[in-house]
Amino acid sequence: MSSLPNGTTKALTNAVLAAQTTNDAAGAPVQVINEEKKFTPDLSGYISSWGLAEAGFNYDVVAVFGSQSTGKSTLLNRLFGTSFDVMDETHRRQTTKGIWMCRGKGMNVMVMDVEGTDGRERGEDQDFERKSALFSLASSEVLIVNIWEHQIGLYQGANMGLLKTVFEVNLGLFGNRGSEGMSQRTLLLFVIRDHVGSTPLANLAQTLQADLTKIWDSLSKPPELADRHLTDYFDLSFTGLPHKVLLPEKFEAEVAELRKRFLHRERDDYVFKPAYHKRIPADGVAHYMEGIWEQVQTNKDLDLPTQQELLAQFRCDEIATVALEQFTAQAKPLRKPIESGHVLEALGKSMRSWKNEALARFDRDASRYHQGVYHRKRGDLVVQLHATLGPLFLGQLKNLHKLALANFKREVVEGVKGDGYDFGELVRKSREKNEGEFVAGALEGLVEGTDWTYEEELDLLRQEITVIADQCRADETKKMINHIERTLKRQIAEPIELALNKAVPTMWDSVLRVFTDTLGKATATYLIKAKSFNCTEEENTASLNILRRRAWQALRAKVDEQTSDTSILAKLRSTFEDRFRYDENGVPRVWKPDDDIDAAFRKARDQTLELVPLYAKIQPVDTSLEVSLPSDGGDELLAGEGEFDFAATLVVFSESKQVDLVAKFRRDADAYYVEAKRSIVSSVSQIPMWIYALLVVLGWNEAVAILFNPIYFAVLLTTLASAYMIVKLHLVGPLMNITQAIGGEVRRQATNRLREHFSEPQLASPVTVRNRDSTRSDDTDDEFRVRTERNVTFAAQ
Ligand SMILES: Nc1nc2c(ncn2[C@@H]2O[C@H](COP(=O)(O)OP(=O)(O)OP(=O)(O)O)[C@@H](O)[C@H]2O)c(=O)[nH]1
Repeated sequence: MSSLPNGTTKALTNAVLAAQTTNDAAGAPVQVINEEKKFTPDLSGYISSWGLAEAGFNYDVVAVFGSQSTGKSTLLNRLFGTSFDVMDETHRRQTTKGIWMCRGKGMNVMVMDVEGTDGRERGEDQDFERKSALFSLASSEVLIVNIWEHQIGLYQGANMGLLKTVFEVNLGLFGNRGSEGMSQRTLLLFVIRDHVGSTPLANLAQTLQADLTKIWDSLSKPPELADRHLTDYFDLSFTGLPHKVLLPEKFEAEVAELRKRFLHRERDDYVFKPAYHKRIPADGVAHYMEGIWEQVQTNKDLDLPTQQELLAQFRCDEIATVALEQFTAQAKPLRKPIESGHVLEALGKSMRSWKNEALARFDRDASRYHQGVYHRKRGDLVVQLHATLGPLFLGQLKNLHKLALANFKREVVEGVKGDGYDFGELVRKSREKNEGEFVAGALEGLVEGTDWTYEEELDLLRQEITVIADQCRADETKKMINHIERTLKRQIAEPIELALNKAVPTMWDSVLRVFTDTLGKATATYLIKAKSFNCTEEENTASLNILRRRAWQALRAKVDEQTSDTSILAKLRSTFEDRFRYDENGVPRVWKPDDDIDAAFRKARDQTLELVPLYAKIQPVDTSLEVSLPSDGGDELLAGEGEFDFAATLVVFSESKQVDLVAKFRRDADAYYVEAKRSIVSSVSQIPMWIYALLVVLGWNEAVAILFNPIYFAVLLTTLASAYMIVKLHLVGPLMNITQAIGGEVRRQATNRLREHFSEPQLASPVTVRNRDSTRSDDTDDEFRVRTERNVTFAAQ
């Protein structure tokens, strides 16, 4: 048997790992401790390759002790199916160096072949005997002591030295651990080789036992352990094997029988009793043994509980790391979608399942170790798991918050698009739904055992929803006010127009009555709708003030429209006309020369001018109809509605505007006056009846001449016939038009010629009179009339 060169250990390990041993195969042996007393770094890999890493406590460790070349390796190979090197018969020299280990074939057993230290080379390295005994006792359940039959009874023999070492070491390891130490028993299985049979096994066992007691008693024990017996720590068992060379078949049969004691749990003499187990989980064996050897090597006191605790810490950390790695790999893919704002379905379920999986993995492997360490490390792992999951939960909360807020906003905005919605109800329902969804999502994301809460985020969400709801409500209120305002404008337009067209002293009363009634209805409409908005008193007051102001402004706009220069002048003209051109019965007047046009004109004009001050200010006769609104500065809530001075809005025309209107109207009235005068002149210029009589007298001769002259008479008849035809064919109208057009043109041409010839002044039309009068504002009415009369007379001539 040879040790592995250092450089090749890794390569070998890999090769061995690659060729994973099946459960039934023995696997390759490994030199755990080499000649240089170095512990192999590959043991863990070998244990894995033997398929024992996952065995937990379901494995056993057995070591063999004995003199060199006493057939230990041979025995182990037979018993466990291992492949330890066996000495070549022809050389007879030591083959096993250090400590080797191999897995038993078809059994979860780690078999240790320990270098024999007695005999020729015992003096060379007595130190190793003690160390290997310590190492084997700390890790094995069963020590097979291989002994030749002929050596029994030889108290001074090499075996006895070895056994003394074993007892001393055991006392050091377990002696001072009280009942716990005694419960940690080890089986010493003495295999008596080349048992001839002449001395019965029982006698041999008795002799051996006596020797062992003698050795035990000879140990220098601390006073507190003085009364301890060998059997307090060891179980002893004895078996004999026939000579391998002389009785090979019997030897093989006995070995096979002995093998059964290692295999069959149900047997009473089953070797691996639970009490012997060192309770080191299989996956920690390599590390544990390494720690033990390190302590042994450095000659430090080997404190097994500390070693087990250290092992537990190391392994629990390793197991936690593996569990955490797998857990992190599961959680990692979700980090990105959460960071990019997605709400993940069933995140809590996934997180809980990853956590449980990780803890289950940890528990499965780590719970076999020192319980105190295991629980502490489990706590640490849970903290780490929660720390990894925490950001996911917080991210999910944030995303749920964002989603709820966006949904709320969308639902409210869409809800108010339709008709017949109840804003308050809409907000309440949407708030309830989205807050509910947030809470459900948050609850789903909670992981047991954490101190995570979602209340803070929920409070924040509630606040933000309230802000949005307030904003929407403000928008809706504005919309509603605008709608009410439009309706109000429509409703007041016609009645106000009618009232303003009826220029009576109570005109403003009618206007303001309409206004007040309509505003009253609008206010009532607002208040009904505002109820569902959950508006505060303050908001309602502000909105109503806005509504009143807007209504007033609408009224004022209508008044302005109806009192624009054109409209007001039209109204004045129409009033004047009614009074001047129509009599009391509403019949148009035909002025006669005897009529007192001047007086009628003055009366109508003055009455009309009285309307200007009436229109100039919004002032009802009935003071109870007066409206009063706060001006700017009176109400802070109306800020942003533009400048407003209520008193100023009552004034329709300023003083100067009134003067201007009066002047304009006077000019129009003057034109009517001129027109009236002219109508008298035209009636005066009619031809008197006596002229017609004179014409008959003077034209009698010509008439007789025509009647009695056949040619003239024929012409007359033709003319009459033509006239008859024209009448019959309805051509009078068209003929008249043509004649008038020709006549008009001839007259125009003639007039122009005459004007040119005489350079006579032209008759002023009412329009030109008006234009010229615009430069004569300070002329008195009488002067103007005298001049106008002169013009009219001239025109008549
Ligand atoms: N007489 C006798 N010889 C045996 C028996 N078993 C094995 N041998 C022989 O003893 C020699 C030593 O065998 P090993 O199995 O190598 O002995 P070992 O104790 O492992 O030797 P080291 O590892 O060098 O200490 C071999 O030549 C075997 O053939 C036995 O039961 N009786």
